[in-house]
Amino acid sequence: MRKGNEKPVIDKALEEHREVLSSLANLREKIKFAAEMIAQNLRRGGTVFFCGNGGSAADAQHLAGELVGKFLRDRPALAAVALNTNTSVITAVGNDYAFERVFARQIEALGKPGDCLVAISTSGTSPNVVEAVRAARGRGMLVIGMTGAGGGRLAEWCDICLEVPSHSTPRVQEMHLLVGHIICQMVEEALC
Ligand SMILES: O=C(CO)[C@@H](O)[C@H](O)[C@H](O)[C@H](O)COP(=O)(O)O
Ligand SMILES: [Zn+2]
Repeated sequence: MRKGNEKPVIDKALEEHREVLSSLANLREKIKFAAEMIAQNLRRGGTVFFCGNGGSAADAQHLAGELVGKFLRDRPALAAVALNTNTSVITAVGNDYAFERVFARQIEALGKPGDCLVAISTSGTSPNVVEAVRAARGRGMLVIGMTGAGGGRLAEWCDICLEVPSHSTPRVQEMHLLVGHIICQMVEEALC
């Protein structure tokens, strides 16, 4: 690595991160609404499903873990499932049907009216995430999208779309985790 290149990359990333972070307060009302909706669904016995690809798959399983385990408080377990964690299901459905179906098929198997899907995609256009959202809507589930600027195709299908105003995948992912943590804290406080 050339030393001369190191600083601009770091500085640029930090600057972009700060810039996107400072605009996140504009999502305050939508975040609050999403947390209230999730808390209401869980209170009524629903399950929160999460899905995403790559870094968003990591976010999905991270956030499901916060709800099943605990975020900050010791309290009863909350019903949450990340749809990107079962490799046997994903490889079987991907191989026998299509990769676009890997999350939708699980929604068809497990989703019920009154459940919630949190669909995470920085572009908002990943076909397997879009298919999951369509399947969830078809089953009367509440759908919350977490996307980048514009919301892509997810924006058309979600009940609430939390759009981070950036086209940079890593910067959007960094904000998704922050927004997800805020939602987990609000849900935990509302229910316990
Ligand atoms: O983590 C990163 C990039 O920061 C990648 O793994 C990234 O998540 C993948 O390219 C995903 O396939 C992107 O999908 P999406 O966010 O557009 O739905
Ligand atoms: Zn990443």
